[in-house]
Amino acid sequence: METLKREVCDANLKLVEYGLVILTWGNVSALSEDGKFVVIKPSGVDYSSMCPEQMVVTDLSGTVVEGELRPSSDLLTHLELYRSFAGVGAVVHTHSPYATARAQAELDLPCYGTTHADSFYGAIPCTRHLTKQEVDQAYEANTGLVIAETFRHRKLDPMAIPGVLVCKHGPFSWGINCKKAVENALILEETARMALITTQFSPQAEPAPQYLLDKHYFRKHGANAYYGQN
Ligand SMILES: O=C(CO)[C@@H](O)[C@H](O)COP(=O)(O)O
Repeated sequence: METLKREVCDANLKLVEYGLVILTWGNVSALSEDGKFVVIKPSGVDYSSMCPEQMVVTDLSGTVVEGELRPSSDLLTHLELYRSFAGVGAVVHTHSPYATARAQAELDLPCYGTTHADSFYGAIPCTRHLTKQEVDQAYEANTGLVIAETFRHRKLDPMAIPGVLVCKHGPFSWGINCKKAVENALILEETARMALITTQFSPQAEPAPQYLLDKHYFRKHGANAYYGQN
């Protein structure tokens, strides 16, 4: 578990390095190899003093089993994502400006080009509003349930589209491990920024055609991937 704490701590610090968070915003968690525990950033702790020993370990019900500090306020959202999306090994939440602004505008993030297609097999969905009752009752858990409902309702594969825009809140991303989850958070922010510039150049810009989406996504993912040196 010590190795995972170091990995999660380093991933949280990467959010700052990549300019995806300021102050104490955002959080990263990872699932233990046996799938029984989650290691997550402590709530409200300054990144400048963050260290692996501060990471909090909980079971899948959210009970703290290791650590002195309170876990991230988004813990229950992370837990719902692990429960709902098989294969997810790490979850990232940020308030990165372009993705958050798109979530606040209640807009999906269409795949306008190959930069997006390389990592996400289609548009990044924006969830519906949470109802007042969902916010008042179990806000963080319901945020996770609304994300899962969005993917189920729209028949999306969360491992092919490893990100979401939570309406009026911000982006959540995930992946098989911390490195991939943070990478997906960074790509989500960058493609959100590019999308805004694209539609400023051309308000009528269309999403990339399916054949281009297929070409770029599957050259990096799946059995016949041939990108890079892998
Ligand atoms: O979106 C939120 C709170 O709604 C979080 O990203 C906070 O901004 C960080 O919370 P902690 O992880 O420090 O509890």
